Amino acid sequence: MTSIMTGSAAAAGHETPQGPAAPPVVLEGVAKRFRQGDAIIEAVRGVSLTVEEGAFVAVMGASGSGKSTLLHLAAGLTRPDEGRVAIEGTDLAKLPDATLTRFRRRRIGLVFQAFNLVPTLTAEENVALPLLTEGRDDAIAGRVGPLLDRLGLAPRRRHRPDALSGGEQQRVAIARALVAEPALVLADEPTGSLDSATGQGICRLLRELSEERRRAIVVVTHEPAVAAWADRVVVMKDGRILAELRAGDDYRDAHSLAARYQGAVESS
Ligand SMILES: Nc1ncnc2c1ncn2[C@@H]1O[C@H](COP(=O)(O)OP(=O)(O)OP(=O)(O)O)[C@@H](O)[C@H]1O
Repeated sequence: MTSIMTGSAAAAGHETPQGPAAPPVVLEGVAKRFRQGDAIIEAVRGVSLTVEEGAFVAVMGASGSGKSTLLHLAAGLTRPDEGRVAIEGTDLAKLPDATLTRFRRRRIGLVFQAFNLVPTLTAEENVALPLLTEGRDDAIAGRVGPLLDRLGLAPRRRHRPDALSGGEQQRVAIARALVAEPALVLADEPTGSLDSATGQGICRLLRELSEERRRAIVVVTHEPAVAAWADRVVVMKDGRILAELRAGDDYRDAHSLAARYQGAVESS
């Protein structure tokens, strides 16, 4: 866990030939409402959040506080009623639906609690799928094998999901999320279906990937033991950001994070 204390949240100063790179995701005053019968639910209310390259951010909060909705807004799976979502400087509102879908496939990797692998395909076929969908067959040989190696899945590459453990299935899902080399990986309760030791292995892997590959990673979780791997923890309540906690200053491990999180929620 030492890397949490030393890990830098923001990769400031990354330059492209055009100048400083825009952050992987910027949310500005984003709001989302849902109708439930006669009631209007304000799931997310005026949230602003920037996640820099290489940052590992966790989103915590009680059930119904708006965490998944926030993640879906960042992924462009849901369009906001107010505010702006920009991925690497591209305003998602300016993209028509079909363009947004293609953009998402290229720039955003998604990981879910339920893995969502295709049951009839092998591990390597599942990982190759985003490249096939994009007509990037040329990239499959160079990317899928090395990624499976890196994630410790090489011996399992020809197995279908039902022959893999939960942790292996989630590693396949993470490989699939990374294969297009996205700017941003969004994970909704990625350890929710796993035992705690396997879940910690997945967290360690996400942490390493954020450091090695400079991906921005946002993880929604209920578990302090998962969030403690992050550089920053965003605490949500009733659709708003209640507090932001920083590794090293506000917490050093799952226990101190849980105490700080509880304190933030109780004092609100
Ligand atoms: N598609 C939808 N239609 C109607 N209401 C919705 C929809 N999606 C979310 N909501 C409502 O918006 C609020 C926020 O939901 P959201 O799923 O974002 O919360 P959450 O913090 O992720 O909860 P959990 O931890 O239980 O997954 C809840 O009141 C939920 O019932």
